[in-house]
Amino acid sequence: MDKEAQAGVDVWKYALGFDVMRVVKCAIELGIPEALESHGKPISLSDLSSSVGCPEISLHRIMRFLTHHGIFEKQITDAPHYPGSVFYAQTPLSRLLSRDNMGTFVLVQAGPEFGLTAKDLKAGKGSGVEASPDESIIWNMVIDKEYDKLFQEFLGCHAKVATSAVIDNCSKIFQGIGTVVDVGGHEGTAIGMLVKAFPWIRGINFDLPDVVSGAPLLQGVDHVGGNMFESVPKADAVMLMWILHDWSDKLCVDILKKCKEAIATETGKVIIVEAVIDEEGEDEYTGARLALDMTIMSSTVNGKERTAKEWAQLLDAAGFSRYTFHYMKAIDSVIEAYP
Ligand SMILES: C[S@@+](CC[C@H](N)C(=O)[O-])C[C@H]1O[C@@H](n2cnc3c(N)ncnc32)[C@H](O)[C@@H]1O
Ligand SMILES: COc1ccc(-c2cc(=O)c3c(O)c(O)c(O)cc3o2)cc1
Repeated sequence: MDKEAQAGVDVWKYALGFDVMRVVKCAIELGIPEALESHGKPISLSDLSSSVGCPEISLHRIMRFLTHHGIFEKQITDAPHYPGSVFYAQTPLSRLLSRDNMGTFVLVQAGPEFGLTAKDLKAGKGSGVEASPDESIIWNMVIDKEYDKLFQEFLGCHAKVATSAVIDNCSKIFQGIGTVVDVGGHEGTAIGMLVKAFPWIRGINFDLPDVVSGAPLLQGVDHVGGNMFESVPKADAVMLMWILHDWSDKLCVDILKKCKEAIATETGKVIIVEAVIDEEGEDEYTGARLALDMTIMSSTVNGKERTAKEWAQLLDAAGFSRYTFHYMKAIDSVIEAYP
């Protein structure tokens, strides 16, 4: 196909691209992945309709669309009593889209309104220019209670997914560490998983007082409330997961300096879990990292995903003497930084 013809095909991905996400979101809200899973075998349209409470006529159109996109699988039975009957089945992808897996990512992304506008961009959003003097206002939109609840659920899911990748790929970095403080650890999901995987570690979950006051009790983890711009609890290692991408370079340096003060100069380290954008090469997660950068641009004042060079500049500015990048087959990488 020549370039003009290919463009004519590709433009539809952009012209109607949001619709794929809208329908996937609907399927997650309806609980279709869970309904298929609990049925245990391919399910007919009428059984699926009763299970999720959606009329057959619209569910048929939704499933036609989603099977076309490979989210679910359509099977036509040739059983004598049901010739030509259509049944629907899970795929590896639809299993990952259940609410207790990555489903809440989609719900949060699709969220009340996805608010990156030309007006915001023209006013300097995402450029690093101070769009607002107060960077503590992360959100540029009004958040209702229900959406806030969903966002908290999404953070818990993110912590599970990201920490599993760290445990599976980077266990070595936790050898011989006595205490780890997870700065901005939300309700402690990540540090709870690390303490379980590496039982020699004592964990500290550090977040804003309002956040830790609602956190569940976790074995081997102390919850500490505070403000990372003022001080960070002392530990052998400090972890920062999906924290620095929320803030400007200047405030990241402030946070990193506070983390450096919390560890021993000779033996301590800071463990950063974040995306590293590769502008030269690509791997299968490049698209996801760039999409995350767009999300962060739309939802923070001056946050961004950073390249390896930008990470190095931040760490140099905060006074770290050396750092090591660990790349994983995941959206995130791990950076170990030493005082
Ligand atoms: C994007 S969430 C990341 C949560 C978790 N680390 C993860 O990766 O899923 C950012 C966290 O930083 C916390 N946070 C924001 N400002 C903070 C501050 N000044 N001091 C401590 N924690 C803060 C928020 O409450 C929130 O839990
Ligand atoms: C309305 O639609 C949305 C708004 C914000 C987000 C969102 C996704 C994140 O991953 C994310 C994040 O990681 C983060 O650190 C943050 O401060 C905000 C944030 O917002 C998704 C959809």
